[in-house]
Amino acid sequence: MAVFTEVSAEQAQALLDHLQLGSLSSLRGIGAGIENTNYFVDCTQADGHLHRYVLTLFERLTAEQLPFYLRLMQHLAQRGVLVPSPHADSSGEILFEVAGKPAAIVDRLHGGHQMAPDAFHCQQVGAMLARMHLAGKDYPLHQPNLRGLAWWREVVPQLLPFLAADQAELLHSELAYQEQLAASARYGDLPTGPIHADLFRDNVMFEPGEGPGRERLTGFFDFYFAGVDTWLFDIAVCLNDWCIDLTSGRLIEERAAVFVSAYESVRPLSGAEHRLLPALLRAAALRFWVSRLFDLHLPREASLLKAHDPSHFERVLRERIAKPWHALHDEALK
Ligand SMILES: Nc1ncnc2c1ncn2[C@@H]1O[C@H](COP(=O)(O)OP(=O)(O)OP(=O)(O)O)[C@@H](O)[C@H]1O
Ligand SMILES: N[C@@H](CCO)C(=O)O
Repeated sequence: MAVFTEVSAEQAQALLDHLQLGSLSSLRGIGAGIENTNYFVDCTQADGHLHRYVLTLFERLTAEQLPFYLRLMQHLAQRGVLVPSPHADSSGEILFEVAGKPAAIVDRLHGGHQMAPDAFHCQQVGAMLARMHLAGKDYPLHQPNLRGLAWWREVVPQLLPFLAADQAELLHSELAYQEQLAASARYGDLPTGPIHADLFRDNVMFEPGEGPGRERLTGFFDFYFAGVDTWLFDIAVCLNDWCIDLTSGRLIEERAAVFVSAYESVRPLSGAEHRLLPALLRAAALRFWVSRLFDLHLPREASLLKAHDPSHFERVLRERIAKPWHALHDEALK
């Protein structure tokens, strides 16, 4: 179970008192998650209603790094994007200390993950992603995507010795391709802003809606890989997780088209974005192939991570290279 740091009822109540969130009625450690300690916290407030929160103790990120993520969630929630908002004390502080760890309390989203999404799920995620990008435009804090090109450049040479010759060749050549892409004028034209950068199916919640098969999106969470990067990279990360055949890594084009057109119903893609989508789908596959290889072969000291299977993203990358996918027909790209 992923409770790395025990929190007592007294410690939880002390934070609730400080935030005037009411009296603790239940505190339960959350088993899922491999980065942080999370607890479900239910409280009864003066109005007699039960309110549900998530208390997170940050095991890896420091108090210096956390404001970028927590203020981003607050900024987006204030603009109507469905993300859990961190609770502030009377002086506006949102980062606290519990059991010696940096900690925050955020709203608990309703519902659960949808690990077998259909077009309707993708449509909702696509539209909310575009709203999130637009809402982040005036976010004042800045941090680069810490799992972007600079990081791949640093770790790829360390990974090569662990790989078979054909894998090493692919990793090496794809990094060279992405270096060239990042230096191109067209890439420089891509719009950028704060992105989630890890919006996989297990970082989104849905709750049952009206009628069968009509689950409603309740929010995005786990912003702890967020950073400033191209909006197109965020779209590509999503397409590579929400719109694929999980066995082969093949893109399910109909579902991907629904995702992109829902996104475009809120923010139409520029010409440069349309043209570079296939290249960014490769970048997004490379990103998770590299991070999974890194977690498998070079685990950090005192790391809490359990490595996911890297070969999945190797397959996805090979697929995206072999079958570039555009959301538009070739004619429209000319
Ligand atoms: N705001 C929230 N609302 C509802 N449930 C949440 C919320 N935050 C976390 N959870 C639940 O806690 C579980 C673990 O959270 P999360 O995935 O953020 O763990 P983590 O260890 O921080 O990160 P990782 O995904 O890298 O393992 C989630 O799967 C989800 O069920
Ligand atoms: N989404 C990542 C895990 C880190 O959040 C992966 O599947 O490799």
